[in-house]
Amino acid sequence: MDADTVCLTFNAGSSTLKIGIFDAGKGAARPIGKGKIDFDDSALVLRYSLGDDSFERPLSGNNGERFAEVIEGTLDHLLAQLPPGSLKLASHRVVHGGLRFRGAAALDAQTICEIEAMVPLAPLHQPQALRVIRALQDLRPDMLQTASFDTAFHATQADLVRRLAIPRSLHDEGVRRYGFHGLSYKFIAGALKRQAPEVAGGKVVAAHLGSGASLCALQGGVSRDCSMGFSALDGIPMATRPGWLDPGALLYLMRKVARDPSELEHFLYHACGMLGVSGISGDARDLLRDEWPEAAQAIDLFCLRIAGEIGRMSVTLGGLDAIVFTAGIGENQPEIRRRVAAHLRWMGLHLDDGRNEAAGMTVISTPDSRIAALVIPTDEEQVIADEALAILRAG
Ligand SMILES: Nc1ncnc2c1ncn2[C@@H]1O[C@H](COP(=O)(O)OP(=O)(O)O)[C@@H](O)[C@H]1O
Ligand SMILES: CC(=O)OP(=O)(O)O
Ligand SMILES: [Mg+2]
Repeated sequence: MDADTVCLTFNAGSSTLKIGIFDAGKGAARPIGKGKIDFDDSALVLRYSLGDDSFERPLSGNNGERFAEVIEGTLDHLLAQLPPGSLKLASHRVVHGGLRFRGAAALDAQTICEIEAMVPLAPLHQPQALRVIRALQDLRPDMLQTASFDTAFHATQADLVRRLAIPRSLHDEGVRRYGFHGLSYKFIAGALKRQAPEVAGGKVVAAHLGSGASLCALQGGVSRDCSMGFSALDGIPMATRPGWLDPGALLYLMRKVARDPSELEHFLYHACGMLGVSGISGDARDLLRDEWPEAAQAIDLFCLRIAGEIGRMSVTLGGLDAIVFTAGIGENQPEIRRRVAAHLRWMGLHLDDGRNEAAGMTVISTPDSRIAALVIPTDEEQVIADEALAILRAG
């Protein structure tokens, strides 16, 4: 490993911390390794690869009050494999940038404070990122840290699309649709330009289907709409989140089910979605394997609602040229792609079954399909590293 400028990226989810290791010396940020800590594991382990080598290192600490120890151990392990003095930059995925951040930002006391103020807008995601930022700040006070925001890519949406039908004063104070998974959609917009230029300039719906899931309407690579609006609970059903709910159902839940707002919050983030509908699992892999009708129904609901959102987004775009599937489910589950596409046959979307089933295909629609369907693996880490490097070099 001969990199003299290394950038680490941190993508803090509710139960995992994904780490990217990039050579940021010359030209574009180049991935040289990646790692992951899974907080659902009974004993914490840092699993990472660097170049051709793979490592598994036990970690002390926990996902609670001893979180700083986890970061300290992680940094110690990584630094042991990197050239001395090469770590120059740590960059973070921060889910909510609110009205304040329309692009990536260097982190200092002021920006961290502003990110902290948005915790109520993304209670599941924002605190995790902040904990990593703070722990690194304590360990490496002089190192540049940057934040890349999920919401920033959606700043191009029209005012009308961003409005909820509530009094204007609330919109003005920030109760509006923001959109999420923007780092993933920024990557997809760039990948489309490289891999499918004939599609990239058109009207495209990208479907980021992971454990959190959303769709984004893109026109010429620019965000025009997103299925997630004010919060990461909105839009389509997810592994454990419901997607849009009738606000009347929320009122009912507040009165009859939850004892207080934090219990309702926990219920909405962790007990709904495909887990809630199936009563079995939130993981689409488990549900596709399972024979219970509840499992099949959860998948059917997921697919129907994805197709419904694609219909809504076609209205925002005034047409539809292509659909892009991405993230864990979108990239790896042909059965889900098949079922979503089946709902859209009437619009002129026809999958090539062979291409859909085969691994590694980009175009999975038939040549005469009016709407093209593509699979493009996303890479949020690359976008975080690229944005961080731009800040470092602007210095
Ligand atoms: N190799 C795979 N094969 C099939 N399904 C997968 C695979 N990897 C991930 N998935 C699906 O993707 C989901 C997680 O997506 P991912 O994008 O990794 O999630 P996260 O939102 O945690 O970043 C899992 O619940 C699983 O259903
Ligand atoms: C915004 C969001 O839902 O993110 P994730 O998919 O990482 O949970
Ligand atoms: Mg994700």
